[in-house]
Amino acid sequence: MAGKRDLTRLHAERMLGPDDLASAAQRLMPDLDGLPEVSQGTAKVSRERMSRWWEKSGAKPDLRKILLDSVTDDVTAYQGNIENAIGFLRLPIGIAGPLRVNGLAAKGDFLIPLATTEAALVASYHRGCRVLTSAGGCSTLVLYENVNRAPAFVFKTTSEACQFVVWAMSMFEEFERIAATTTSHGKLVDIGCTVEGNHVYLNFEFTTGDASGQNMVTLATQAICDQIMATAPVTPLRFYVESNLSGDKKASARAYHSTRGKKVTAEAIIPAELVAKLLHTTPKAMVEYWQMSAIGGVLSGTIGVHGHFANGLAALYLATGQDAACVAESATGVTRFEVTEDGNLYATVTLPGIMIGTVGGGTGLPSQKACLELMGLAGAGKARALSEVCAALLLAGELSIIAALCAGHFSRAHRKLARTGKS
Ligand SMILES: CC(C)(COP(=O)([O-])OP(=O)([O-])OC[C@H]1O[C@@H](n2cnc3c(N)ncnc32)[C@H](O)[C@@H]1OP(=O)([O-])[O-])[C@@H](O)C(=O)NCCC(=O)NCCSC(=O)C[C@@](C)(O)CC(=O)[O-]
Ligand SMILES: NC(=O)C1=CN([C@@H]2O[C@H](COP(=O)(O)OP(=O)(O)OC[C@H]3O[C@@H](n4cnc5c(N)ncnc54)[C@H](OP(=O)(O)O)[C@@H]3O)[C@@H](O)[C@H]2O)C=CC1
Repeated sequence: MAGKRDLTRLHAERMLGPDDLASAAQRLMPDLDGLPEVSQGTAKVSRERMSRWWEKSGAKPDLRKILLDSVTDDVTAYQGNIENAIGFLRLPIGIAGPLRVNGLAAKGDFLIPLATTEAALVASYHRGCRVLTSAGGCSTLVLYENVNRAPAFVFKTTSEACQFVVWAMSMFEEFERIAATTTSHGKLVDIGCTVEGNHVYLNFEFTTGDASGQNMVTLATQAICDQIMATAPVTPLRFYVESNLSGDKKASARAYHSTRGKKVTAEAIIPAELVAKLLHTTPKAMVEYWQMSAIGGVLSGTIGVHGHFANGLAALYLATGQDAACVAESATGVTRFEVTEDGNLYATVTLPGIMIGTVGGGTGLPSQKACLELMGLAGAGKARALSEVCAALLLAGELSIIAALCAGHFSRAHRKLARTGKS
């Protein structure tokens, strides 16, 4: 019987052909002579610079037309969001809703733009929105918010590390003051620490106003660290402004059991008649599927238990100018379905930390801002409402996908919507 290594070799041979194996490494090297030099090396975005790249590139004019010329935006609006800019990617936006949200911050019926290339996704969220709205809406609540940065400091000994911690923990007001010199909307609200041998990880927690805040907390933490290096009674040998302990853009147990961004929950009670009419199933069947899928999630080791938070998050993040990489940390949490005493469906989602904002980052770019405006959630004072609408949307998605799976409609929907009109 072939061992694992033999199989890997066989697989490689099948991919490349045995004769190609010897030259594989060479063939994988790109032909650098043919590539245009990226001499821009700049964050400046102008049509002239972008054109210059295309002229030098020798790429087909058709490509330039698609990626640059057909976009009529004022390209300087993108400065501060991209380097070595050469063009724009277009994604289709679908609309889900109206979704009725009876939240603490979000109140009303919301139209939700979703950017995706996955067929059936918008249809599914739209159906879930229809169910929730027909049921009178869903309740939502931001339970907690903070964004952390976790710098790390290296000492000669654990004893020095501990002396440093005692000092650092007494410096909160000073650190708060320094942070405030870098941002008027961000505020340091807590410090934590973890000692591992002669290493100290500090955890600075901030509120970030209506910005999702990753950049804000980095700049504030850098200023605090600079001050620490200049004034600490035990000077660290070295430090790093982020130690990988914050959980930034990583799925982690930490993201699940603490909050980075906004902890938000949504719940609704759906009458059994609506479940039958719009979801073609029953509360009991949905709870049975949910129970089985919860164990499936546990068996596969997912962080949390849910169906497809990443789908709604990614599509909403792309449409509204959030950092799409934050789906990695934001898509954890719990979905729970129960049958109520009177036979209806109780459904809830809780997300421990979604990174989301209505100012800063990509939220002010032309099409992203337009999507936020479509929701009535652009700009200052709207971040909590957007988080609540996001949780409500994810609840809608859970209702729809779980209904499709337990009614046996899941594959049919994807066959119908993904293959129609394709050769
Ligand atoms: C596709 C549906 C919605 C059909 O659902 P349906 O109930 O058969 O459709 P219907 O014709 O009875 O209509 C009911 C309502 O659904 C909506 N609806 C219905 N069709 C459309 C459409 N074409 N476009 C827009 N909205 C649609 C619409 O609101 C409509 O009400 P109406 O407005 O007509 O009164 C349903 O079967 C469904 O939701 N399926 C689940 C699909 C899904 O959630 N896919 C997620 C992506 S899968 C993935 O990413 C991987 C994952 C997550 O599966 C991995 C994993 O779980 O491990
Ligand atoms: N640097 C990093 O470590 C990382 C950066 N990122 C990127 O960072 C960006 C997100 O960071 P973020 O800090 O949100 O964005 P920004 O860096 O754009 O900061 C937000 C800006 O908005 C201003 N502002 C105006 N009104 C408000 C308000 N009502 N509430 C909050 N701020 C307000 C802030 O002013 P002021 O601060 O003066 O109060 C600040 O200048 C994304 O582009 C993301 O991709 C992502 C991961 C890591």
